[in-house]
Amino acid sequence: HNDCDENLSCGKNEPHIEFPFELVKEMEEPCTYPRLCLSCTEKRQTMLLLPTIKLRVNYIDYESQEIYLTDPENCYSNKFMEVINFIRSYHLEARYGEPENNLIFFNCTSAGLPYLRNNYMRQDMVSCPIYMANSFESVLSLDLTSCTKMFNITAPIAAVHSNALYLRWPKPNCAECEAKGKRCKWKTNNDTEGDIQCFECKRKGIHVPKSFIFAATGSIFLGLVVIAVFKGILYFRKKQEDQERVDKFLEDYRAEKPARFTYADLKRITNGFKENLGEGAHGAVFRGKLSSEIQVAVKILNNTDVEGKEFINEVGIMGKIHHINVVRLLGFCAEGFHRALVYNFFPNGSLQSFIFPPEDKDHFLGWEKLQHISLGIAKGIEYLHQGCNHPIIHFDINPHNVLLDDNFTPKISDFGLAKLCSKNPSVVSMTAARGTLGYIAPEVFSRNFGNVSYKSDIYSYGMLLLEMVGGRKNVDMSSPEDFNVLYPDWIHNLVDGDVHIHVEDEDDVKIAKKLAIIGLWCIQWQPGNRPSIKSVIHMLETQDENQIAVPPNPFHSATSTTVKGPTSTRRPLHLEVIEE
Ligand SMILES: Nc1ncnc2c1ncn2[C@@H]1O[C@H](COP(=O)(O)OP(=O)(O)OP(=O)(O)O)[C@@H](O)[C@H]1O
Repeated sequence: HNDCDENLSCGKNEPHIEFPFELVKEMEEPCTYPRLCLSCTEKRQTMLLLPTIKLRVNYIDYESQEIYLTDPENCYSNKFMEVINFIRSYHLEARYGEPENNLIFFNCTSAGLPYLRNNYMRQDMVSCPIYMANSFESVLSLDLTSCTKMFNITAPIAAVHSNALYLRWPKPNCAECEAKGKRCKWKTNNDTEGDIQCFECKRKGIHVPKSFIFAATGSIFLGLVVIAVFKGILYFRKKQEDQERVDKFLEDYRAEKPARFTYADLKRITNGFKENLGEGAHGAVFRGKLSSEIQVAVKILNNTDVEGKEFINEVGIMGKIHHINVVRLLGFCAEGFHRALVYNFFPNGSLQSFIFPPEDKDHFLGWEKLQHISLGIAKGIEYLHQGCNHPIIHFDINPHNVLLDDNFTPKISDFGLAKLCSKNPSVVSMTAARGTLGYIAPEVFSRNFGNVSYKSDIYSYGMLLLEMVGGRKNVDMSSPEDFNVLYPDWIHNLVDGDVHIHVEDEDDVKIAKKLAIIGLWCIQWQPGNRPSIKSVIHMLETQDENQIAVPPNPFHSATSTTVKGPTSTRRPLHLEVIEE
């Protein structure tokens, strides 16, 4: 042990030892005043060491400064003189008795221990032949008549009839020392004044120099500062890089060039591809945000069989295409096998979700708006066909590929995708089926009907117009083996004045008729009979519906109300390679 041991004791359930007591080895130097020495027995019992006797210490209460002692031999009277000396010299106080008590000692050796008969308290004093009594106790009542009186003494304690001795010690003055966070111990030399020595605990015996503690704390602090600075630099550098990227993007945006994004950028922009806008034949589309103002749609392409370099070239060309009615390509990603296109986001989605019959007043857009949309799409097609450095045939004009901005201005999308994506029929099957059944010009799936040209897009556009006028799907897909091309005859009735659709306003009837007539011209079987996109725009913009000649029935059967489509025997369809 050492003086600083906070849990010092002889064993479990034994009293805790601290100042003013100290633990010593029994055989060491004698313990003299003012030291209060305790030792441990082999059985781990705590003993108080007096010059010639030992008393068992059962309990120490440091609060009330009391120690409870018992005599291991159950015979205090034998050692009473030493106990009295101890109490006197250490200025102790006994719990029982007056400061001065008259005690009488009796020798009961020859009496054959008569007191055992009466007093149960003395039963444990069998081995104790000397009996002490308080002077006020009656010799008769104690049944000491057969004992011989030995002598009287005055003692600071009353006679002890049981084996218990409670003593209180005066508080030694350690307050000043404890206030300094130090400990007290009894002095072993007389170098300084007083009995008590104040000392500092050296815990666990390991001496840690203060300089070392300062150095260690300093290093930890310095380390933390370095880490914080490093993290700060990284954070600001990343912020700066992000800012530079946004600046670069905005520069490209203003210069109308598509920006190049990494896959990680796309992940960040789309917040981990959280909001899926839909799934097309070429891949999934996700909503994203480039800055607080610029919202984007990111199309992750699958089945791209285009090399990275080629992809970038193509996208570069697509990025130069700017027209109010064509979706603008803001950026792209070509990293490893990842290919993606980034467009402006249009909250209204595709035209497909706005096609409703006129009688559905809650959803129908209105004839004015339909005319505005038709004209916009036509202008977009005109730009693709004639306005760019590289004329573009879209091949897949349909309501899914027309997006609507906040003002319902149409934007043609998905141009160039046919070139960037695999033409594997199974991959484009949905588009192919929709296009084949509804929108794809006859010459695109069979050269027997003529050469593929810009007029193929006119056909698709015509079908789109008729679908808008009718407000329903242009093909009844329920019996694909024997599908009916429903519109043309129905539309012919409209053109002939037999208005089946619900049109209230006279002006609206005019718009409906005009759109229907233009639609019918556009879906003429022979590409040569279809108008150019320029004349479509001219008709839409300037001409009255009555000035436009009524087209012949495109399916050249004036009698039949339903015409068997030419593709029913040609499925599954496979798009032929078209020379670009
Ligand atoms: N720029 C965009 N802004 C808002 N929504 C978009 C945008 N681009 C696509 N979408 C939505 O994402 C969905 C999927 O579009 P995508 O163009 O991939 O497929 P599609 O045109 O429906 O089919 P396909 O690829 O066969 O032509 C569509 O429903 C469309 O409404």
